[in-house]
Amino acid sequence: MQELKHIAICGNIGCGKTTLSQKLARHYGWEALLESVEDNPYLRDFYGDMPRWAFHVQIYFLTSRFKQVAKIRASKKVTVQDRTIYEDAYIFAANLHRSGFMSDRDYACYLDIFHSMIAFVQPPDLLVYLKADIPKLVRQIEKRGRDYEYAIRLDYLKNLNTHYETWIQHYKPGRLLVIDVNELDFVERIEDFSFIVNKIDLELNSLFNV
Ligand SMILES: Nc1ncnc2c1ncn2[C@@H]1O[C@H](COP(=O)(O)OP(=O)(O)OP(=O)(O)O)[C@@H](O)[C@H]1O
Repeated sequence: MQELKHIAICGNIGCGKTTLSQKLARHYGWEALLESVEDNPYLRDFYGDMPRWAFHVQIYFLTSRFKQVAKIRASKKVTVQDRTIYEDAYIFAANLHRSGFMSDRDYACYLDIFHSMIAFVQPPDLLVYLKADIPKLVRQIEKRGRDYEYAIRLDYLKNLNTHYETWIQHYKPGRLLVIDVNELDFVERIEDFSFIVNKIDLELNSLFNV
């Protein structure tokens, strides 16, 4: 039987990946590998002017996520990762290009780098997709109150959700668990967190020695 090493939580901005990753890490005794927004040198500028900073921010995210994957594989602990390298390329970069915020030549260059990297990337043992509709995402983005995220437009979130739906439908690299979080509050309601844990347990028990 396969040994569990890498769980990844994916989903649109504000769906709750970071919080869930932390809670799962605490519950299972896993290591949580989170996305650090404070250290990101481009994010604030990117939200202020997407066409100007799209390529820079994507290169930054791609590199940092590639380093994360290497770290996960080298670690002896089970790691829960907050967002995957696939989302950078298939959701964010693809959406910026489609929306006209990233030029054809920048996107071609980005994809070239991504495809060179992806040959060295192993997929997570289990990918958990937190599916959320726009009103839920907006509420959670407002609740956490990062000033630069006020610039996020509804159509940006909607387009990202459309990319997520397509990507998830065709996701093949590994095991996938989809959880609709629209009606869940896994921070305030212990039964909602247990509901998620039960679903993950079912996947893990059938797949791994845990
Ligand atoms: N490849 C990317 N391109 C553009 N923006 C990105 C990319 N990856 C992450 N981001 C942005 O970086 C920030 C990351 O914040 P955070 O780690 O809190 O995750 P989140 O996606 O916002 O949400 P949550 O943890 O609530 O699910 C968000 O504003 C997110 O949109």
